[in-house]
Amino acid sequence: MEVLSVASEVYPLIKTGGLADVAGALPGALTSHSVSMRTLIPGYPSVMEKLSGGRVVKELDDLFGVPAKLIAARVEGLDVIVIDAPVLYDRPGNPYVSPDGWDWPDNWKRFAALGWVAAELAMGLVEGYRPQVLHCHDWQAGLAPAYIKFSASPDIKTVMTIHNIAFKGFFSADIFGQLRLPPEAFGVGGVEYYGGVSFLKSGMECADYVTTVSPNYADEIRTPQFGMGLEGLLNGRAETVSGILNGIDLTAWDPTTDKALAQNFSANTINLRQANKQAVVEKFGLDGVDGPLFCVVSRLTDQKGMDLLLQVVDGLVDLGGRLAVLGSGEGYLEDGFRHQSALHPGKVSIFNGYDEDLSHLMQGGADAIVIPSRFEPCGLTQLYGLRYGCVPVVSRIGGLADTVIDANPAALAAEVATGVVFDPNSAQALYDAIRKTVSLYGDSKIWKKIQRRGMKADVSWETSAARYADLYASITGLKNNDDSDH
Ligand SMILES: Nc1ncnc2c1ncn2[C@@H]1O[C@H](COP(=O)(O)OP(=O)(O)O[C@H]2O[C@H](CO)[C@@H](O)[C@H](O)[C@H]2O)[C@@H](O)[C@H]1O
Repeated sequence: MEVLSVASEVYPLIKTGGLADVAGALPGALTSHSVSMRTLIPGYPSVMEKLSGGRVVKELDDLFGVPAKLIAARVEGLDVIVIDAPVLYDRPGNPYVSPDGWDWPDNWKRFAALGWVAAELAMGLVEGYRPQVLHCHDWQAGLAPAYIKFSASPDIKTVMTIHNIAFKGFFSADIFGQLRLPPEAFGVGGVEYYGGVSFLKSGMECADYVTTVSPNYADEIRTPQFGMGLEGLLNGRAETVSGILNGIDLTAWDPTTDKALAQNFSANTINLRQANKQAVVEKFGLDGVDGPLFCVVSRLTDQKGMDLLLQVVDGLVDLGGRLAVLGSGEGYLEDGFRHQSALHPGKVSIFNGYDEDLSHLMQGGADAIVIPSRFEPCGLTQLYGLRYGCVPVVSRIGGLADTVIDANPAALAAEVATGVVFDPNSAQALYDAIRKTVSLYGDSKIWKKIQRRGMKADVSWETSAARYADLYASITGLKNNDDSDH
């Protein structure tokens, strides 16, 4: 089975968040299920830099008005097709915003081009290459299923995966005329959404199958609270919507070999983590290594509940905890953590930015990772936390609820607890969860058991890759030649 994955980021070529981790890990996880996956990705500067030895498989004179080359390459273990269109993608900043933080005004065109190339590839743009499934991720790839549906080859199968329903890729209706879609595509069965164009809605409407990244979130987004205006669409096609839980790349995230750690360790040598804790404490300018060290590795946004955490920082410090924050995002939250850090020198510290290696060190050294998200399609940092013995403290929503088992008396007695799970999603409940974590940490025997159990939890792609392979097989009617057990 040949699948073309379409994503705006893929680790390790370009990453701003969890989408990149998933798009980067899935192809490798699928190989043992007889699925060969290539990834179509825009040629941002960081992608072009890493590309070497690629082969131009197509030249386009007019990709939404600009010249482009499609380059096929094997890079960092991934088979990619890169859209080398400098006018669209050779820009500073991250894939979506300029260095001063504003969305690029032609984002609609940059990602319409991504979807259009994906659809054309599926329809035979490059001789000898004919994927059976287009697997589209998030709004940036959301037009591809519409290009297929309104084409001469509507039978090509498409899957749309929602990593974040809040980002709809919404643009004014004015752009429709330039999308290269027939007039009938501007309607309920196409790209139209509240009078404008939504790339995400387009994908969710036009794809043969819609997935999201955890079973619980798949249920939640059918309700008005989490569906954010798309619950009606999802309920209308409930038979073809499901949640497939994310896994993590066990090679990139392996505490026994991770080069970003000051000291490697395993579930059997958990005491060695202390050297990493020391390294985190030093990096963040915090006091000593006694007492629980909480960390945050996150976009600093409302979604992630960072405003709730700001409300309980005083309490966390009073309980004897310290807090190291790695992240960037909304200005008022960055300022808020800077302010807390000034109020609590040696106890609270923020590294405002993005640092992949530091994120690994924090997971390997902090005692607990706090994730008080308001909604969380899956969440990866709690999975990294589990694998690295950094106990997750999470709100009971989305994929967080699917992956962390609360250390309540019954779960502790049954020896299944892997973290602390709280609800409702309020500052008070978060404070109570932090207090509970501090108390659990105080009993080193119980704490180590929780850590060890987390480190042994199955956070691999194995089960979920099999589910994606089965999904591709069922929508195409092609047999999945997979002889593994699932
Ligand atoms: N400042 C920083 N420095 C270094 N690394 C940083 C960082 N800030 C974040 N990261 C890293 O970025 C990733 C974020 O993962 P999340 O699961 O939180 O995804 P995100 O919300 O971006 O994406 C969406 O997609 C993913 C994938 O499906 C879903 O899990 C999630 O729920 C959904 O919101 C992790 O690898 C984390 O370590």
